[in-house]
Parts: sequence; structure tokens; C-alpha cells
Amino acid sequence: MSKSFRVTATGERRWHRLRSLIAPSYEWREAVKDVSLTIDYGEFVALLGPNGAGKSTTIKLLTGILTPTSGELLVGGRRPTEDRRRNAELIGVVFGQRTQLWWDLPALDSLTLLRDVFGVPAPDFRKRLAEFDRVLELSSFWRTPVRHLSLGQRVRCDLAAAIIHDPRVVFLDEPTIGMDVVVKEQVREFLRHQVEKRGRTVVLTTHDMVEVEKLTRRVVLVNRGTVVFDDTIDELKSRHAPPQRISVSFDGATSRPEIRGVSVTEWDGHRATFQLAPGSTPQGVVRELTERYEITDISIREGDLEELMRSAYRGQSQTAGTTVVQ
Ligand SMILES: Nc1ncnc2c1ncn2[C@@H]1O[C@H](COP(=O)(O)OP(=O)(O)OP(=O)(O)O)[C@@H](O)[C@H]1O
Repeated sequence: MSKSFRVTATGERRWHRLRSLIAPSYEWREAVKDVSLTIDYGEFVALLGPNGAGKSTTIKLLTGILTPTSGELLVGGRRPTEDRRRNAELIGVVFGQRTQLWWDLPALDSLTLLRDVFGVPAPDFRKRLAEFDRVLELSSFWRTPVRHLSLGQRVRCDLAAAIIHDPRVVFLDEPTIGMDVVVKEQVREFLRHQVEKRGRTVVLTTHDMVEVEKLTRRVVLVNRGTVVFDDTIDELKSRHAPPQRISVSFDGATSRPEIRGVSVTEWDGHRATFQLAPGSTPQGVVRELTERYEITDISIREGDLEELMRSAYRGQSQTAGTTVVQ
């Protein structure tokens, strides 16, 4: 599927910007380009990418908020824009940056209204509320009007509201934004339970790499609207593992050290950082360093996940087709 937005072309020069006020001209911005995915029930998928990559647009397409410019998508076998009522029963959605709760009402009232909208039986509603409260600790603030809640409290209520009708598929666009580490862990535990124990499908966008590593096996990377990677996190690591670095402190001042086949990325006369070539191991370099120099300290640093993602975002695109959540 693809999605383009018509935007006003303002141009670089002041004259162009002034002219666009009187006689606006338009151009098309491709937010999602030929994205093709199949997601099975029971999967936990992380949709990742840098700012403006097209993640939120993809979620909006999957939830039926937007219609594709071309191509097709099916969620549970149906086009989400066609049968809105059944689609709403099938899916739950959280946009961390924007609440879907009634702003002036306590969150509990929103939950009760949603219970009536979806016709959730009273015993089920009570059971779910108790479960949400146990994991997300909502009862201390769910009688407060939503506009007075902190961001983290509000997103927890949004999460409860999104799944109060027990949907099979849950789309979460940055759901843990604004949460402290303790609450984040509670939310992760809750989501893990929904997928592993209850067979729910979760598609999550986040910029939190720890979250990705803790929660999901499958990662889909988008960049400039195109899927550049779709596989497990382990595969991502093996394909895009950033180079290891070795930091060494020398005993006293020494000339710039040189080790065959290894580049020096930092050097201040006493301390050096060496970057290993991709795929090479540090043992040989450490042996050579210790044989040739007087060393007081040595440490080996793996490239972190953020670095890994940067490397992966530079990957290549894949094919077009139909996006399906079945
Ligand atoms: N309604 C819109 N009108 C015009 N352009 C839009 C609209 N919505 C999104 N875009 C553009 O589409 C591109 C993708 O935006 P999108 O919000 O999907 O990115 P994202 O990956 O979710 O980014 P972020 O991580 O910053 O939330 C961006 O260039 C954005 O400016």
C-alpha cells in the first residue's frame, strides 16, 4: 500500500513563499511507499524508523483512519475503512501523543461509556477493570478529569480504554511515551501477557530500543516510507551489528599507536580507541596491544542498539503488494 499527502509547495525563496499565499501550488509527499506486510494473529511486531519515516501513517492506514492512495490492506480479512463498526470491535488503538479519552471526564467515565458503546457485559467489564488496575495502577487517578492527568497517567488510561472491549488486534503508536521506568515495565508486562497468554496481536511503534528488545521478536524497519528490514531482532543484529571498539589507557605518554588492520578513532597521547573491522574479533588486537605496549586499562565496547538501528535505517527497500493482518 502507498499513501501520499497533498501539501502546499512553499519554495525556498521569500518571493515563492509570498506567491504561494496568493496562488498556492501543490506537490505530493509520499509518506508510505509500496509497503507490503503480512502479520499473523498472535504476533508482536515492532514498527521502527526515524522521525518522519511513515510509522504513524502506516498505523493510521491499518486502523482505517486513513485510506491508501494506492494498493490494498486487509485487517482480519476486511478493509478497515469499509466496515467501521466491525473493524472497531476487532481492533484497539493508542496514539501516545494524542488522547482518545473525553478530556473533561474522569477516565473511569470514559471506560464506562466505552463499555456501553461496545456492549461489554458487566462481569467482564469488572474483571478487566480489576486486571488493568492490578497492572497499570489506575484506580488512584481514574476519578480525576483526564485534562488533569500527567502524560504517563493519561497514556495508561488510554491503553485501558483501547482494550476494554478485548480486541484481537492492538495498534500502539508510542504507547510508553512519558512513562517512568517502573510504569514502563508494568505496561510491557501487560502487553507481553496480552500476546503470550491471550494470543492477542500487537503492532507497536516506539523509539525505545530497550522496549523493542524486551518485547518483540519481529522488527519491521521503515525509512522514508519504505520497509528496509523485516525479520527478527537477532537477524537484525547479525546483519547490522555495529563495530566493536577497544579503549586502551597507556602507561605514560606514547606515540600514536598503530595496529595492523584496525583504525584509531580517538587518541589524546595517553588513551586510544580502536574500531574493529565488521566481523573481526578483539582477541588478536588485545594480544598485540599487550605485547607491544605498557597498558594500565583496557575495555571492549559492543556497539549499542541505537547504533545498530542507525546502520539498519540505511538499508535497502523491498517490494510492493498488499498489507494484510489476518
Ligand atoms: N496529514 C499530513 N499531511 C501532510 N504530510 C503528512 C501528514 N501526515 C504525515 N505527513 C508526512 O508524512 C511523513 C511521515 O509521517 P509519519 O507521521 O508517518 O512519520 P513517523 O514515522 O510516525 O514519525 P515520528 O517518529 O516523528 O512520529 C512525514 O514527512 C510527514 O511530514
